[in-house]
Amino acid sequence: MIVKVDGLKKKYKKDWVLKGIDIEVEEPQIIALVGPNGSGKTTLMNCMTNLLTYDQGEVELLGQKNTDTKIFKDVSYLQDNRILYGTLTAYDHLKFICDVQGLPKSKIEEVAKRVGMESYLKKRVQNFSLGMKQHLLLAMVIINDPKVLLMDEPLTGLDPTSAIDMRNILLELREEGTTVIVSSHNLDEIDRLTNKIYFLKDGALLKESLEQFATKEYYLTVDDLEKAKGVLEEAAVPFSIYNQEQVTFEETDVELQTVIDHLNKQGVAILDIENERVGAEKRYRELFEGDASV
Ligand SMILES: Nc1ncnc2c1ncn2[C@@H]1O[C@H](COP(=O)(O)OP(=O)(O)OP(=O)(O)O)[C@@H](O)[C@H]1O
Repeated sequence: MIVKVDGLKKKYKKDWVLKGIDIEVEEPQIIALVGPNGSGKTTLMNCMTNLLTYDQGEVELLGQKNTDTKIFKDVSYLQDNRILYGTLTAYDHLKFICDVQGLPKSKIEEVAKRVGMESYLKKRVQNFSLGMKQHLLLAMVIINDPKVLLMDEPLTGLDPTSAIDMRNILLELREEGTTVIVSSHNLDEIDRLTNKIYFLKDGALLKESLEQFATKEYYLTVDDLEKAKGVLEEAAVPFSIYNQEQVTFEETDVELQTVIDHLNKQGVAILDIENERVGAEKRYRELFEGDASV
């Protein structure tokens, strides 16, 4: 098992902020952690990497308990940029990791090139923009070719080009067999990275995570929209109308063929059928609608 989180609970003083988290990852993949501010994403990653103690439960990474520091040769964690030292250069940060982990210095130039930060490798971090710091953080976590990579808000401060580069690097890492667990509020970017999403709400993973998310949504153009509405209402088919033009429904709610049969039987002609994957933003709105923090 690459990642196993079993019944993880964490409280600050009397407040439970993680209320029994279970995660199992068996195959290398990208998993997104999505939830409103304060839902517990950072706390979860800090507990998983054993930076924070927790009250109950167990975490195994690459088959070993997360208390075994040896695993961190193969497990990296991208945190926020407060871990950087302003008076040191990017090179110094990367050299430090090479020294601690016994990696050859040639890795520094290699990773700087991969991340696109060769031009400021020897500059002090205190003069870096937010995006430059983010590039350095990325370089620091991939220099050891990790098998598991946790990333807390890696897109912060990245311009569109850098965000695309970041995405491509993550997709390459997945191809190379790295499991990436990434938290982000950028749902468009999440959609481009993965359809495996854990939704976190008030310290608990929602059961809607993962399976139901990987569904398709159909959009049917018909010759008589009013008649189609009547037919589907009559047949108790769950559907809605998109843009006052199309009948739309999710494949988990009703099969396409069932809808076609109902409409055809009543003489409604179907002119076009489109489908698309249900996006993270739509699912997020459904799950968190009414929450003050959305
Ligand atoms: N050191 C701390 N002491 C007390 N409470 C804390 C501490 N750190 C976090 N919390 C609380 O734990 C809960 C989860 O916070 P956490 O930072 O994990 O959420 P998050 O999902 O990462 O939020 P965001 O999207 O804003 O980064 C929040 O209610 C927060 O106020």
